[in-house]
Amino acid sequence: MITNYPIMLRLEGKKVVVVGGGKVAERKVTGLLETGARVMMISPEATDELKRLADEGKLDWQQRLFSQDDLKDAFLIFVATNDTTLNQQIKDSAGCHQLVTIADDPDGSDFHLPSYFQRGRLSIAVATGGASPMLARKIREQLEQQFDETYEEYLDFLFLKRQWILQEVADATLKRKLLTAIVSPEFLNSNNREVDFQQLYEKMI
Ligand SMILES: C[C@@]1(CC(=O)O)c2cc3[nH]c(cc4nc(cc5[nH]c(cc(n2)[C@H]1CCC(=O)O)[C@@](C)(CC(=O)O)[C@@H]5CCC(=O)O)C(CC(=O)O)=C4CCC(=O)O)c(CCC(=O)O)c3CC(=O)O
Ligand SMILES: NC(=O)C1=CN([C@@H]2O[C@H](COP(=O)(O)OP(=O)(O)OC[C@H]3O[C@@H](n4cnc5c(N)ncnc54)[C@H](O)[C@@H]3O)[C@@H](O)[C@H]2O)C=CC1
Repeated sequence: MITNYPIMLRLEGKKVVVVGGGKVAERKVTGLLETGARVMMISPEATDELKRLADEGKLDWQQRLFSQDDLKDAFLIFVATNDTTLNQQIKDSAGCHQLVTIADDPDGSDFHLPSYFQRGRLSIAVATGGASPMLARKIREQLEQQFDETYEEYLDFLFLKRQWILQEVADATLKRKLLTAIVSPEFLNSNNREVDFQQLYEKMI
């Protein structure tokens, strides 16, 4: 079986086009806005939430039918109209270097979206390859319970300590031991990670 390739994209400042203004478009636009992408949505109609985002200036809503020129300079293209034939035509008119996803044709898309959540620097995504978006959502909800808000601060701690260790600890074995030790329930649940780390470090050197 040929597999998909997971990737974390940086979209800040990039042009992303969403065609359609229904529930599906709303879900995609909401996620996209958090990335800092320049989101242009083309649709004669829009949900209340999408209208609000456009009114607030967060979303460039072109209130009209799709036209070929809309795809110019788009890095990603989300096709989410309720017209299956049109959806395919839009896909066909995109350049071969443009990544297109079609809401009603997983197999004809260049990519699809996983169910996803973030705890600071930790990102967790679940995909079922179109087998069951509902299952992806269910698993995501379970993981949200398991990886609760504690992880947000914990990831910041891990990030800073890892930088410090890489810079300050020359000995490869000690480096490895420290990096291993901070990834543990003790540090996750600690009330004072800095103090605990200092003690651990002094014991190890
Ligand atoms: C292929 C893919 C393309 C893409 O959109 O990227 C796709 C396609 C389709 N979804 C459909 C239906 C539903 N989609 C959801 C929900 C989500 N769908 C998402 C992704 C994907 N959906 C991609 C595959 C992801 C994967 O498999 O891993 C999520 C994970 C991410 C997101 O959209 O942001 C988000 C959950 C976010 C979250 O809550 O975490 C729900 C449930 C709900 O709304 O609660 C339902 C109704 C229940 C059901 O049908 O299961 C239909 C049928 C339409 C019809 O009835 O005609 C199609 C079309 C088809 O399959 O042909
Ligand atoms: N990928 C996913 O997660 C899901 C995909 N779907 C599929 O996604 C598609 C969209 O679903 P919904 O948002 O619920 O539909 P919807 O009917 O709520 O919205 C469709 C939107 O397309 C716009 N539109 C129609 N013709 C257009 C044109 N020529 N140019 C620009 N915009 C145009 C309409 O104004 C409307 O805003 C459907 O094909 C549906 O089968 C449905 C549920 C989930």
